[in-house]
Amino acid sequence: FSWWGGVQMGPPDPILGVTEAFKRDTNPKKMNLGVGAYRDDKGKPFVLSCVRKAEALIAAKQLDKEYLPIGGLGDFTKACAQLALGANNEVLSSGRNITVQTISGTGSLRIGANFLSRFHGGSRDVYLPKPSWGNHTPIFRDAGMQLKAYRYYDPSTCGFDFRGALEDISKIPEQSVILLHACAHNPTGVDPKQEQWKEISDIKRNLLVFFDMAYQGFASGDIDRDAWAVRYFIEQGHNILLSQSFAKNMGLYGERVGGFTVVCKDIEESKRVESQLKILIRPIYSNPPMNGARIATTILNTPELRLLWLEEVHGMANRIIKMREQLVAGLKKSGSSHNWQHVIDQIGMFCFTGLKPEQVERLTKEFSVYMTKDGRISMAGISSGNVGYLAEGIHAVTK
Ligand SMILES: Cc1ncc(COP(=O)(O)O)c(CN[C@@H](CCC(=O)O)C(=O)O)c1O
Repeated sequence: FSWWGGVQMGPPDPILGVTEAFKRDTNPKKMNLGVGAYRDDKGKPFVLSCVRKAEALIAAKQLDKEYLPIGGLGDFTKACAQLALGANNEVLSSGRNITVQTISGTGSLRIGANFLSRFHGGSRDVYLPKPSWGNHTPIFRDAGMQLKAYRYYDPSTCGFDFRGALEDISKIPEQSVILLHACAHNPTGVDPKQEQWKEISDIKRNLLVFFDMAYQGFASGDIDRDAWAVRYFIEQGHNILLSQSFAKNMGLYGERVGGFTVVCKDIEESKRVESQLKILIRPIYSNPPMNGARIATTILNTPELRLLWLEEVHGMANRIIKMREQLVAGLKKSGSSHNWQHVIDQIGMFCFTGLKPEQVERLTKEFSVYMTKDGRISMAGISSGNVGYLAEGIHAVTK
């Protein structure tokens, strides 16, 4: 007897499914430019040495394996909030924030979405940039929120549609939720300039701002610069929600290390919110995994490891910037006459190439280059060894 005869075969994940297809390909020249995960110039996954050193320090302490509190490792949530807001932020000293440890950035967004669904008195509408990270939609939808969008990317310039964004955001119904990528916008790699962030913050609409900061330090190589928008909005009086991930900037992908922060009116409100976050988390996963949180905390709170981390995250950002330049040089060398300036101007893990789905399909079929259908490439999948091959492929499908 089958219980599940009605279960349909679902489609592969638009991002993680690309890796599955890549693994099946036997072409030695194949390239995986799908998942946003850093690789070194040999194309290998990169474990930061500050992580290895932190692991050794932790192992030497022979710590126990007791449950963490529902809200996670206290030293982690403190260090996580300080990293995002800056150690001297008034929000921290006045205890206006509540920060809980989450199952990486995805878990943070989902806890945030569930909290909104249960407690937000305003509209159920969450406005995402057009386009946004693919998983944002099911995260908020499955939590019972409605998805809407505001203009963000301008295909004609492969840049930021600032006018369109301002116009749309100015019309969002009051008390709606607006999701903003703090830096390194996924999938476009297009970020507002600081002057443009100021205008967005000044829009006279009472919106609940949810910042997704999954790449702090990874975009520009500077953790403070990458957190500028988050800190500016708070300074301007926005009591934001914030999701953080240590997957990319510390390379803790599979350790699932993240944080969710609610900036409240005052400490009394933050205590009430904390109590309800714990009630919400308890029946989902009860309490978060400790290993990754211990690693991140050790790095952030050990001066020489923190310094080493800042060097390493700067190094990752720099390698990606170099690959942007080499890809454009390779395209010119291959004889492409298109304007590829956006490849250099975009920032963070991704480049929104502007390739059409049929060009993406050809690149995969004829060159075994794997990327998401929307033309996004994960720059970290490019190395000095394969950038020339990629340039030839892109030129071949775009000439
Ligand atoms: C904007 C944004 N927010 C949150 C996350 C969640 O990352 P966590 O690993 O849960 O901390 C990602 C990861 N997006 C990458 C990685 C693969 C994926 O989860 O889609 C990507 O878009 O390739 C992201 O790009």
